[in-house]
Amino acid sequence: MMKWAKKYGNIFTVKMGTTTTVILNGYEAIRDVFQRQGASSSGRPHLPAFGFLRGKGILCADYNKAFKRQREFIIKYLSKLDVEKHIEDEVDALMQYIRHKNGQPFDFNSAVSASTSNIIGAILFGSRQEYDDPDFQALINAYHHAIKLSSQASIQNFLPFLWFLPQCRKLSIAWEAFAEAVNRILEKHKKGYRPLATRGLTDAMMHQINMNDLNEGSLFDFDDVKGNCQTLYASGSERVAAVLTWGMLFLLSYPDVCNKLQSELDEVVGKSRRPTLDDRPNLPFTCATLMEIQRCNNTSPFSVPHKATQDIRVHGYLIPKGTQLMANYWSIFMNETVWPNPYDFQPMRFIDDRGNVKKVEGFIPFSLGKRSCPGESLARPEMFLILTTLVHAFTFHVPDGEVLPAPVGITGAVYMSPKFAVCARPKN
Ligand code: HEM
Repeated sequence: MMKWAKKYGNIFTVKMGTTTTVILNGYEAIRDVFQRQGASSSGRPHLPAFGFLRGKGILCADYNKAFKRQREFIIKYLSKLDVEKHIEDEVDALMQYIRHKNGQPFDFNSAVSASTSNIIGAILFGSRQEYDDPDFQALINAYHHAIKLSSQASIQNFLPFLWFLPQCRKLSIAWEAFAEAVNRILEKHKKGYRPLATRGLTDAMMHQINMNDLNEGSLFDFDDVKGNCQTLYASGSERVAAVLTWGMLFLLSYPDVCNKLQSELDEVVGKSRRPTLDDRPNLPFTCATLMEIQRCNNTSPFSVPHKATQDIRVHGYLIPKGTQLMANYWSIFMNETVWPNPYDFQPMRFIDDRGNVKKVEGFIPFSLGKRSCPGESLARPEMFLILTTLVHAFTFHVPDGEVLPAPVGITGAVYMSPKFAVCARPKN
């Protein structure tokens, strides 16, 4: 796609199977379509890869009143939440898990993704799940299995008939198993529902349905709640875990960056307490490192496909109503004019001459416009608190006799880092 952008310009059309898609490259094209013409570019085409959602919830919703209501509701709920408390509880459990490893190797991605799954799980259902709860285990296993198989899947959004091939059916079965596992937890949860108590976002959405029924008629129903639980669980757990796993791979590969990060944390936070969100303004190098981790291995190289709900005129082109649109975020983060030597990991790119974090307009890992990530207000503190707490408390190293894999990821629903094990020693 990057080569095509050089050859054909920042807006070009690709015919993939039976689908015609306009690919947007570079910050200006993505901003001018997704943000400046957001009301015309935020529809959602039918996506076979998300068949398990049965067209329900915000991910599948076209750009309409029900979508806007659900998005607004989720964003408002997350913004009012004490996310720091939710995250801290889970980070405690993660620290304990790592301490119990006693210096023995463990799979960093699995450990972190159990935590991020539990954070979003607790937000949805009001309490964390025990790691040995069979329903929770089934959920995590089904989810990981589906993500693993999804590297073969994106093409099937464009060639729907491939769903009948055996490997594609396997993926479909894996997502169905994941959806079933979420539904089992949801059905159990629903039995304890009380109209006057809010145990989590799921209850809040159910209150909303009841209130709408009384007033103006529901814009969304219980199947949307199901779809949203599946979507939020899936987006909320693995994306953050993927960024943090890439982060650990980079810190192990660039020990000088890791040492500088630890020194800044030691100096600002000290040894008697843990990092908190309030420390962020005093930790410019740490914040820059997190930004560089996201730039260097953007876990969402492409947007979820959008659909033009009106004709769109942009940069001299006419994109007809109904056309599928996709943003190529990779084209922003690997643009060598903006980021010289873009494949090098250099947190100092995000630090200005006065030592402060640089504001870079085109740095949009959560996208922009009406379909930008609704989980941003959770993802940012999660990444900050998990990474800083771990690096502040432990020294990580590669197990003896092992070498780190090259930073080449696996493209699927999320751009995942290659697998690697780490050992951790308490720092103090
Ligand atoms: C580092 C973590 C994350 C990154 C980098 C990220 C990035 C993104 C991006 C790029 C999109 C696509 C925007 C588009 O198509 O225009 C997206 C969509 C979405 N994200 Fe995130 N995300 C992250 C974490 C989360 C979390 C924690 C949640 C849930 C709490 C979440 C929920 C969603 C949902 C529901 C959508 C679909 C929105 C829609 O269809 O309108 N994400 N995210």
